[in-house]
Amino acid sequence: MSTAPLLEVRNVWQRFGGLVANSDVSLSVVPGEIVGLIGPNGAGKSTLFNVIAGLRAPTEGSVWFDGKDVTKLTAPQRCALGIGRTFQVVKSFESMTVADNVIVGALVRTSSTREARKKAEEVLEFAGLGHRSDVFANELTPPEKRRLEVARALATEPKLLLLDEVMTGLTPSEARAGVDLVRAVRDKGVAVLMVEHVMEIVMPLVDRAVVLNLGAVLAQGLPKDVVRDERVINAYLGERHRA
Ligand SMILES: Nc1ncnc2c1ncn2[C@@H]1O[C@H](COP(=O)(O)OP(=O)(O)OP(=O)(O)O)[C@@H](O)[C@H]1O
Repeated sequence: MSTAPLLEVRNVWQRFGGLVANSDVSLSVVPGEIVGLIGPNGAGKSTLFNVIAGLRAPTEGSVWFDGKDVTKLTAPQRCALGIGRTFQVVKSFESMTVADNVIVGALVRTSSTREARKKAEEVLEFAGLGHRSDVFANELTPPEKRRLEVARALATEPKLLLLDEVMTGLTPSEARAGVDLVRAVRDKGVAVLMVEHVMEIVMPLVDRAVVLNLGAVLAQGLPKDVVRDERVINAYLGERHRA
């Protein structure tokens, strides 16, 4: 497996007036890797995700994907190159069937509705929603909706999947099923960058963790090292994790 980075965030700054949401952030993801982006509320995780996905241009710095500078590309252009991301299932999609939601994603790769439908069936099966294809998205349970978000992103055939708090609000057993799905995604050869708050879920799952605090990278490395880092304990994890 190649170790050349798939994604490289280079010295990204994002300022909103006087507020610095991302401060000289650099990180990378190599093919096949699961990387966790963690940190306290307001640390700048969502802002960085938006910069990576192309929803917001950084004030300074660059984003490289698959060896190309994609900083000036739009979100759809980045999606076409292979950056997939989850979105909440928004109202207009709720009145569509589960299959049609995923077909929207698949149409990024093909103009044939028949092919898009076939792809959607395959991805829904993979995501454990094959039996729910024909129901309306608003009839899904909250964990099923999360799976639908993942399925729609996978239908775009990403090389890198950005997961934004897909485990939040799940019961422990639902979260365990979510973890299995993320591992299965990686086993298909898709790299994953995930924002997640629940340390018990994220740390056993990821290969590396990057900790943001006050907009800057506070620490990054193997989960076992990150959880022992005094700065990470003080800024984010708290005393409960010291043991
Ligand atoms: N569009 C915006 N305009 C002004 N300030 C913003 C904007 N978006 C984010 N911010 C600010 O930037 C900082 C970082 O926010 P961000 O949402 O990226 O943090 P986060 O780590 O994702 O937090 P959370 O875990 O609560 O989602 C916060 O202080 C936030 O208020």
